[in-house]
Amino acid sequence: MQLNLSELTSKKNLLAFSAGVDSTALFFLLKENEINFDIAIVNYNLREESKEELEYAKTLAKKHDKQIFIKELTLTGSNIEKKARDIRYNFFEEIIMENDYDNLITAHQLNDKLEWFLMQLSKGAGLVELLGLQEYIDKENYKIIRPLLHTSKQKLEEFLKENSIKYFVDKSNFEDKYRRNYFRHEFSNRFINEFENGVSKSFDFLQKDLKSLNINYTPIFKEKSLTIFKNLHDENLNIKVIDKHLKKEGFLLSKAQRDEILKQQQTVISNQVSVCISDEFIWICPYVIKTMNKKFKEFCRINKIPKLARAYIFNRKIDEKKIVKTIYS
Ligand SMILES: Nc1ncnc2c1ncn2[C@@H]1O[C@H](COP(=O)(O)OP(=O)(O)OP(=O)(O)O)[C@@H](O)[C@H]1O
Repeated sequence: MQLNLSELTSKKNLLAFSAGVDSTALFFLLKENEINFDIAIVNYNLREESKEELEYAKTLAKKHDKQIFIKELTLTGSNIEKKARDIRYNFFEEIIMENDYDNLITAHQLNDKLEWFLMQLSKGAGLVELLGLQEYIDKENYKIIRPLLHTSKQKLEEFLKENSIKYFVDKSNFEDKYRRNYFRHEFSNRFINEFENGVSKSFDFLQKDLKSLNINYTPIFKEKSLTIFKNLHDENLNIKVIDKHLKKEGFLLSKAQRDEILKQQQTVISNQVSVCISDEFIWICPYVIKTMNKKFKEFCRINKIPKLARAYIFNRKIDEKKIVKTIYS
C-alpha cells in the first residue's frame, strides 16, 4: 500500500475516526507504521448503528491506549451533509487548539479523490478545483494530512478482511441521495477497481502540472484588510488569486465583475472592495473615500501604490513605508 507518512513521524497527530472502512483501516495502518496519534469522533445520531460505532471507537481507543475526543449531538433539518462537515471541522479545530496537535489526519482515499474530481467536472471547473482534495493543506496552526489519497477503497477493505478487523459500513452511502453518491455508485468505484494505477498516476501528473503553474495564493503583505499579492502576469492566474481571496472574505465575484477587474486593472466592486492590478502586485482592500495629505499622496505616487488603495491605507493608519519595504524586498 502506498502511504506517505513522513509528515506524521514524531508529530502530535489527531485522526478523524468514523469507524467506517477508511478510517478504521487508517487507524491500524498508522499503528503498523508506529505513528503516534489520538482519535476524534462525532456522533450525529442520524443512524441506529452510530451508537455502536461510537462504542467501537471507545473500545479501540482503550485497547490501544489512545486518547479519544467525542462530540455527540442530534442533527436534524436540511443540508445535513454540510452541517455535519462544519460541525466536524469546528470540533477538530477546537481539540487541536486546546491540545496543541500538529496534524489532523483524515481517511479520504483514491475513490474520494475521483468522486471529488467528477463532481467538480460536472459543475464546470478548472485544474485547481478539480484537484481540490489535496494530500496536504497548511492551516494557520496545523496541517490537514490525507495519507490514503493513493489507495483505493477496495485495497483498504482487503486489508481489513485479511487482518480480521471489524469496521462499519455507512448505510447512508448506499442511498443515492446526494450527488456524490451518484458518482460513487454509478461510476467511480467500478472505474477505480479497473484502473486504479492509471488513475493514481494521472492525479500525480496533474498535481505536477498544477505545481508548474506556480499559483501563489500566499499574500506578500497583509495588514488589517489590506492584502497584497504578487502579480502573476497571467490574467487567468491573477483572477484565480483574486477570486479565491475574496471568496474567503465572503465575497463572490460574478463573471461580469471578473471581466471588469481584468479590463480596468483598477476597479471598485459593488462599491465596497478596491481591486488593483499594478505592474508588480495585486492590491485588495475595502473601498474608502478620504482626504489625504500631500506628502502621503506623493509617497504613494513615487512608490506606485495604486490610487484606489491609498485612502484605505491612510484611513487605517497602515504604515506605508512598511508596505513598500516589505513588497519591494
Ligand atoms: N463522524 C465522524 N467523526 C470523525 N471523523 C469523521 C466523521 N465522518 C467523517 N470523518 C473523517 O472524514 C473523512 C471523510 O469522510 P466522508 O467521506 O464521510 O466525509 P466527506 O463528506 O468527504 O467530508 P469532508 O470531505 O468534508 O471531510 C473520514 O475518512 C474520516 O477521517
